[in-house]
Amino acid sequence: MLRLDGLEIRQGEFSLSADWALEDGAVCAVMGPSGGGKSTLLATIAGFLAPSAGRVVWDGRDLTPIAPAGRPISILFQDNNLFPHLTVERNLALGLDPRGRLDAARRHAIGAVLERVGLTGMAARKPAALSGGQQSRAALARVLLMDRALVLLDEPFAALGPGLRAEMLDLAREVLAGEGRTVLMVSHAPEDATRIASHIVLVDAGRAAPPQAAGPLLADPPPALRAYLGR
Ligand SMILES: Nc1ncnc2c1ncn2[C@@H]1O[C@H](COP(=O)(O)OP(=O)(O)OP(=O)(O)O)[C@@H](O)[C@H]1O
Repeated sequence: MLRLDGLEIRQGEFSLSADWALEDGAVCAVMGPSGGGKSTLLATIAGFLAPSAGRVVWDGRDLTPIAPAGRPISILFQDNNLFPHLTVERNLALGLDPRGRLDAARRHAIGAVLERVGLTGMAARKPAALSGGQQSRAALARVLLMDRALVLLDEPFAALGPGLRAEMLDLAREVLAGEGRTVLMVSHAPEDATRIASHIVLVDAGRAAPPQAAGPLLADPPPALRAYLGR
């Protein structure tokens, strides 16, 4: 279980607090106005930013002193983070090993996740030879391969058109949450959250509010969320 224990984050004039837990297997949308601190919250959970107070705890273990690579977390950002000069297979191998070494077992594992995301037979291609949607699938395959319990998505599919984005969100939910991973997703598109989220964290006015069940919250949103949803 993810627990943010008295977390306080400062960046210059900006500050954000969070004190809550998120149940395992939740798909939690992080919503709120621009500049509210959604990306800052994810960066702190991931370990790229140190909090000024409090702790990030996973299954009772304090992650706060642990570097990003040592945390049970994988991250998918908008730009996909695929290396253009490497094949899909090599890009995925970097999710398994810092030097991207390949052996028969790794090739097999990579082939299996490529099949799960619908990229069978594309291991030898470089990212430029894939469509935007296929690049997103490859990046998602790497997250799957890393097999970390907590997945942070920061506008992962923002560059895709609405139809493709919806398809990718459904795939992400199926392959990530379907296996009991906990997912936290920042999106600027409320329809993304309404599509896949079980929970919502509202980040506004210096506070990341505790996760609430998405259905009831979206049916009767408080004023800050109502403004964000454009209702
Ligand atoms: N390095 C920094 N130094 C000082 N302030 C910063 C720094 N980085 C971000 N901020 C401020 O922190 C606040 C939160 O930014 P953040 O990017 O987390 O918001 P966000 O909710 O993700 O916004 P958006 O929806 O526009 O992406 C903003 O007011 C921003 O100006």
